[in-house]
Amino acid sequence: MSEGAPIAPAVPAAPRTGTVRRLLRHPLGLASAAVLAAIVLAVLFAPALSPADPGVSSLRDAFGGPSAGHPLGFDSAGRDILTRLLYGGRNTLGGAVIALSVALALGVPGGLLAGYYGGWFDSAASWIVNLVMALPAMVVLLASRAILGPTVWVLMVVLGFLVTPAFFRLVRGIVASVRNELYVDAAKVSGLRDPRIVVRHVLIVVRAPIIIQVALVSGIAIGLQAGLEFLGIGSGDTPTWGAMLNEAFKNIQRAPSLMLWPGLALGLTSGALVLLAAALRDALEDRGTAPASRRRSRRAASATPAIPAGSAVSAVSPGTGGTPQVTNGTPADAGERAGLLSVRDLAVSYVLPGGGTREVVHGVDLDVRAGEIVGLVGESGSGKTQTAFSILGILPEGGRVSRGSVTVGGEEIVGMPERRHRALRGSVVAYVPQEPMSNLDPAFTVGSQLVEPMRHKLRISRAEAVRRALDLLSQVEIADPRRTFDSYPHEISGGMAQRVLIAGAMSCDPELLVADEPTTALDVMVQAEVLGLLRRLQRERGLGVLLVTHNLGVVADLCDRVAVMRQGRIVETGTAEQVLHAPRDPYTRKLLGAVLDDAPARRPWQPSNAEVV
Ligand SMILES: Nc1ncnc2c1ncn2[C@@H]1O[C@H](COP(=O)(O)OP(=O)(O)OP(=O)(O)O)[C@@H](O)[C@H]1O
Repeated sequence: MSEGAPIAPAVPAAPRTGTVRRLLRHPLGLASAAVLAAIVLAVLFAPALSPADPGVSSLRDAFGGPSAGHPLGFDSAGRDILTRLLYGGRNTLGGAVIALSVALALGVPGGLLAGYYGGWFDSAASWIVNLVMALPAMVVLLASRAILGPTVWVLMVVLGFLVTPAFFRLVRGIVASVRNELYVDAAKVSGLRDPRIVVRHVLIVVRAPIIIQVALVSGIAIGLQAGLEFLGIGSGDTPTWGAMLNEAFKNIQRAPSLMLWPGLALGLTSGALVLLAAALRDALEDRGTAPASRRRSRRAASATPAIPAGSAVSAVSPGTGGTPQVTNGTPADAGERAGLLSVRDLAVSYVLPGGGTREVVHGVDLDVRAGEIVGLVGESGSGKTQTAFSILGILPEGGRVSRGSVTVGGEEIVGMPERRHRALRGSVVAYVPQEPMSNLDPAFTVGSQLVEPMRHKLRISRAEAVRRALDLLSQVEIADPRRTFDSYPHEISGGMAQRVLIAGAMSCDPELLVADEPTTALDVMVQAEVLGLLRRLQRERGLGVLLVTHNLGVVADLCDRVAVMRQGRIVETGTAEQVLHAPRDPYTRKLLGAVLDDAPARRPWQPSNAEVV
């Protein structure tokens, strides 16, 4: 990557149900999977498909051309080429499977243990892995052949040892970064045992990269094995594609076409594996939600009854389990949908590890119009972030919009293909996250992290993107834009980092901003400055803002309307003034009651009698 990673919330990419379907919808994925399937089936059914016995040779037929019974002709020893190709494929692919099994069996558990526990095991295992990596593979294989004999299977086991670092390092790196995630800590604190945490929280993160690595390493193993056989290091009597190449090379002057078939088989298999790995990566990263048609039918079955405009009656949203939603005559309540953001009957569900699902957001209705700031408030765990993530299409692994409709700029995004949704993010809807520092990549300067998405999204030159980035930095009231542009994230303060993220969010002129607790990580003074900045930008640009917060002071200060969430449901919506001054729902009243502003101040500390000397 020549530029920094784009400023965007880190979203884990991981496998989801439907990966195979997505893979097969990918043209490269379908083509490579079809080629590999054809090759595997052909070599598996070699005895049925082969016109001759692999060991039979007839010197009379040496270098014989294709004929009806022998479509690929004969090699220098008068053996049928198609037969040797099919049986050779068995041995070549079988060898790769052996090497891969050894590498997976050693590399994955080793990487998991080293990454998760660290300590002496990590040091020792990493040392051994580094040693293995430093060994020249060909020399080791030659030495192994001399010591262990020429059997190709044994050499494949040795090859498995040699490619183990590919899996060990991959898994160890990912697990080491996941081990410090808050949810792993939470699982530990909740008393889960390590094996359960590893299986439930850690393995899930590494399985996608492992699948991709398997495809890549298979290609490498096949190539190395063919190289050995080509050099005549394998067991000469066993037909393999490498051995066929070796034999063809010896006769290249007389029959150059002999190189064609094993070369083609090797090229096709290795190419298909590499393309399959690329398609797998795309399929696993494609985080599209369930098809719209399915959701539409569910939605139709549970259509929200419209609530008359201006009414302040209680309505029961479908799927809410009967919790009344107190409304104060706002568009969302009236059933008419806002043009910028409109959420109807949104439900978010997570797949449980043991099967089944858990719904965490139940039938949320929400609207944000252009130029309006809507606060989404509620206690921790009430579903604010899940609602925001659904709008952005970045629900974490296992989560999906299980019901409802979300329109952004009039476009339905539920069920929208990920590619299309990605195009909306940044240019129509932008996101300001809670943790400014952890959303900036420490390896790149602020400037490069601002420039990259603009060049990509707006298709402008680097010079133009730099000019816009500097302009944006001054718009977010950074005193010395050039210096900040050239700084690395660790060189700027948290408040500046949040301004940079706001600049990043503004960079492609979005219409809607989703800000998830944008000031929580900042100190009080900086909070006020950042809120003032958001207000100014919103006014100047006519932005619609969905502000996720649990701070009612921020709501009072900034928001036009408020939606109060509790346990995955909106319990009250209305103008900020109505909700804050005349709350109708008991939960909103409780929430307001919990604000300490009106509580009597604690009396000054007095020494107790015992302490008075
Ligand atoms: N990855 C996940 N898997 C399963 N459940 C989840 C996941 N993430 C969140 N939840 C559940 O969804 C519910 C809503 O969480 P959400 O993060 O939206 O709350 P929140 O209102 O934003 O809270 P906070 O203010 O603390 O961020 C919670 O009960 C939480 O346990």
